[in-house]
Amino acid sequence: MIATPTLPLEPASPAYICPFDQACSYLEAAAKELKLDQGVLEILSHPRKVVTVSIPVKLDNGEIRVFAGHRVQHSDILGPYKGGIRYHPAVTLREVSALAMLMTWKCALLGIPYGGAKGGIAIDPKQYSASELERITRRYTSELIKDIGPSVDIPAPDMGTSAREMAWMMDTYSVNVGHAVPGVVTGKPISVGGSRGREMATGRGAMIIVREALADQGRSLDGVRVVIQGFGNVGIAAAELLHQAGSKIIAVSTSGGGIYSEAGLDIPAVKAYASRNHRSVVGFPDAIAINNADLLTLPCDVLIPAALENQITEENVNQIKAQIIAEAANGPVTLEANRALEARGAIVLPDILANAGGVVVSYLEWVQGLSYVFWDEERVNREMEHLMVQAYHQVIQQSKLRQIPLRLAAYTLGVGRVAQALTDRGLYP
Ligand SMILES: NC(=O)C1=CN([C@@H]2O[C@H](COP(=O)(O)OP(=O)(O)OC[C@H]3O[C@@H](n4cnc5c(N)ncnc54)[C@H](OP(=O)(O)O)[C@@H]3O)[C@@H](O)[C@H]2O)C=CC1
Ligand SMILES: O=C(O)CCC(=O)C(=O)O
Repeated sequence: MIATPTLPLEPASPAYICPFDQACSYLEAAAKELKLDQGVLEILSHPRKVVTVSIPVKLDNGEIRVFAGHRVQHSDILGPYKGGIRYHPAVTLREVSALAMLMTWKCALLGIPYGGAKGGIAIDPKQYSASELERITRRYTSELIKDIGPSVDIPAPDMGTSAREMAWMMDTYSVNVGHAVPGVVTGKPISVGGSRGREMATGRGAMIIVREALADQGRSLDGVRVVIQGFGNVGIAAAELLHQAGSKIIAVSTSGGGIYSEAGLDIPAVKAYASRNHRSVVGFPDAIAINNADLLTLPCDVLIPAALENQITEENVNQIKAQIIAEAANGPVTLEANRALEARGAIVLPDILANAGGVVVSYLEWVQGLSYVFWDEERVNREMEHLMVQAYHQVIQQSKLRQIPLRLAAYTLGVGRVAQALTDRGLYP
């Protein structure tokens, strides 16, 4: 057993499924499988640095409001800390700490030279104007100025943020240090050194992993019935690419509810509708309204949760009918639900593999920026696909070799590489 990490975690009710506890359980299982030294496990279970800042902001109406912002740097053993920034009302230090740890294993699994980090602000971005969000983002960046940098810690978009926030972060950092530093963030607009293909990258990566899993069953994307929870950056890209590949997307959702069509949704039309409708799919014509709980249990071949953690739990796992669950979101399946799905032979494509396309193209963006040479989208997609397919096959091979499920296989690869590097570097003094 690992000692409880010394984090200043918020109190939580007993019913709360703590993402950090879940992440530590997966780490522990991988450490057991790898017969890792207890001291190495202790080091890996503690984030290296935890920063919490107050973000005071004057709103457009003159009122002052103070938000809590976090950045958790889990590990820099393989390279600079890397991971997204989330703006969501449910952001907590527990959540950010879990997501930071996942980033460490994800980067190691994909073979990219980064450690893991995550940041977040507890805020509902839909409630604030663009200028308020800009002030919040700039203040958050200023508070973190000593903790981030192109060879230290490189933020990127996550839920509730996009290229726009990355441009504000890049500008604030650059003004503070006195010269332009595009490499301080990835997922930037192309105009300031962003990479072609980054916006679609996470959804594209998920599509690639689903395609490979189907190919292993002698099937293709053409004609498979897919349900996607979450229709934001990741969900839209996955839906568009799967739709183009001939899959039938029978249901998608946003936070207010979902839409369902047995004949398959016209995804370009749904995307156009959502962009006119405050990003919500609710009310889309030519489809049946469905709530988010029922959407998850629809009969389908592939279920892609692309929103929040803890969506498939002990409560609903027995109603899940999909045989393939691709975790485009981070942590959408709880530990207990994962166990139940694996026990009945469902294929759970774990988050640290299925949603790694985003950080892979972030890495390609960083490499392009450092070398001052920018690639066309075809090259970016090709390089990303190579790393994704390679990681998929490594996970399958590890699973067969050790006779373990895919998630544990992915974890043993990611954790094992970090543990090896830690040992080779010499344990932290
Ligand atoms: N962006 C990236 O590159 C990466 C993202 N991820 C993960 O993918 C997931 C989604 O991120 P991203 O697409 O960027 O986020 P976005 O903010 O772009 O989109 C999130 C989507 O999820 C919906 N949503 C929120 N809450 C719920 C809910 N309770 N039920 C159903 N839908 C809901 C939102 O609806 P609404 O607009 O109505 O709130 C929105 O459609 C997250 O887990 C993130 O960590 C992983 C790797 C990289
Ligand atoms: O692109 C990145 O650096 C990080 C993406 C991210 O936050 C994630 O993979 O969860």
